[in-house]
Amino acid sequence: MSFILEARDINYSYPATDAQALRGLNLRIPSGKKIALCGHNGSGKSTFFLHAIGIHRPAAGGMLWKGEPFSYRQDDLRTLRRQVGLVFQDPEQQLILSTPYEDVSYGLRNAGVPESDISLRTAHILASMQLTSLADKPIHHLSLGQKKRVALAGVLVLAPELLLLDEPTAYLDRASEQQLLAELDRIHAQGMTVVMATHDMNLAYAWADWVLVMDRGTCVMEGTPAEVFAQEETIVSLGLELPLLLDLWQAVPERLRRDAAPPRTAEAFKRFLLEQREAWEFLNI
Ligand SMILES: Nc1ncnc2c1ncn2[C@@H]1O[C@H](COP(=O)(O)OP(=O)(O)OP(=O)(O)O)[C@@H](O)[C@H]1O
Repeated sequence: MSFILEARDINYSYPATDAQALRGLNLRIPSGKKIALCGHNGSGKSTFFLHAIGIHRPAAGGMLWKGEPFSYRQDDLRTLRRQVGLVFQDPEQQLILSTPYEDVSYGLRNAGVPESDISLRTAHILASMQLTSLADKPIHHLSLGQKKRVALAGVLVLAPELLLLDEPTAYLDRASEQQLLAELDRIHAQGMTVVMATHDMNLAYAWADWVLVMDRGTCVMEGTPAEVFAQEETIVSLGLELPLLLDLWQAVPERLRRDAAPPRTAEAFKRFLLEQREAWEFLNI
């Protein structure tokens, strides 16, 4: 497995407080995967993201991009921020111009893209995010879900190799969440590594193919969703919940589960139950 980004032994405290936000953080982002970064409130996920784009600089330890230590020179940071895109949890922190079209094209202009390409690339990304009809609306008239899509479009238009999303599904309704996940799958299929910080263990279990868990400024678990969520006691002791599907799966008698892999989606679970009519009886449905 190769790693696109790594944090090695990082310590970091915010200037305003004495408390350490990151303490000896070792965290590796495997290339080409869909990664869920889990951890309770205050475990350091956003602080790690801010290190990943060089906004925060570690007090000790170092960040590596494809095995090379970060350089914090202005032009190297500009290059890094074209390769690593961060979508903030709150779109208000990200959107600075007054319409989606202006905001998305601003990033391209800033990155020195020729003016002739800007309108084409902006129109293309707005269309792929289903934002064309909103392109010239005032941003402050958009819903939160729409603003989140504009913020994502503004990052995607720069075609980063690594996409970091801080709680992208928070406050989205089910349809908007599904639309976002479909978009992320499409982007991932084109070769982008995608990391999503989330509190939603059901989503982490169903969506990710790699899971990282942070606790009090360190990374305490890494592995496939099956490996990580099999450690039920540790998950619960870290203040996280077991994915509902796994919880239900464990309620199915052992003799019915036999060697079957735990289902990742409700559909897969339903299929399994239909194949095992006895289980329906057990669940008394
Ligand atoms: N701007 C800041 N100033 C001072 N302390 C901060 C600041 N931002 C975060 N912290 C502290 O750093 C620690 C890590 O916070 P961080 O936001 O990185 O956690 P998180 O895992 O992203 O949390 P959440 O799930 O709530 O978004 C917390 O103790 C938090 O109080």
